[in-house]
Amino acid sequence: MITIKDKTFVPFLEPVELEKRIVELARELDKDYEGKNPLFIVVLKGAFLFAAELFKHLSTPCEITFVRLSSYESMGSSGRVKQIIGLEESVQDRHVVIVEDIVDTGLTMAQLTAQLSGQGASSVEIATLLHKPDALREDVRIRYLGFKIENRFVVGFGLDYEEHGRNLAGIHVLYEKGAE
Ligand SMILES: O=P(O)(O)OC[C@H]1O[C@H](OP(=O)(O)OP(=O)(O)O)[C@H](O)[C@@H]1O
Ligand SMILES: Nc1nc2[nH]cnc2c(=O)[nH]1
Repeated sequence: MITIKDKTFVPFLEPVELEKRIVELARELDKDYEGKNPLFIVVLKGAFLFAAELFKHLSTPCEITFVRLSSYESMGSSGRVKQIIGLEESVQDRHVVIVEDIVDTGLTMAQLTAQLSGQGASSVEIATLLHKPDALREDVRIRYLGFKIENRFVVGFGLDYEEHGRNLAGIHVLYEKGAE
């Protein structure tokens, strides 16, 4: 068990499990994007470690860029997506892959995919480490998925609880009595 601020978390996905699945995703992406010079858009802050691990194992020639979006406050969705750092590159006629740490309500991905398609991308796909199907409120299609998880709050491997816990090597889930 670990404590972050006023909350207790328990181990949920170990670093070796994460790495194994991320290597598989990199292989799938290599196969699908060969010769397409894809543009990967990493959604900060949460996706920084997933992206780093993914790109270490990806060999297809590609470009990598970053946006910073924020929708979650403490342990819940604010219902709004704030763009803190926008996209500098043109996506016109590009094959785009969004790299995200988690799809929860789907609000962030629904807005970003609509924006990129509207800007003339040839294709827009989502690669996310985690997804909570029971929390989804938007129509979001995920092409590359690490793990489907229950609708419980998680931290670690990039994900935070009030800006803490992003540096944990594995994913931890909020400890709720009776939920284990
Ligand atoms: O599917 P949704 O309900 O939109 O939630 C998913 C978003 O929430 C998290 O970002 P957050 O707003 O916490 O910002 P951060 O990545 O900087 O921590 C996560 O990184 C996703 O971008
Ligand atoms: N840290 C964290 N951020 C999120 N953003 C959307 N869902 C989550 C979650 O379960 N944990």
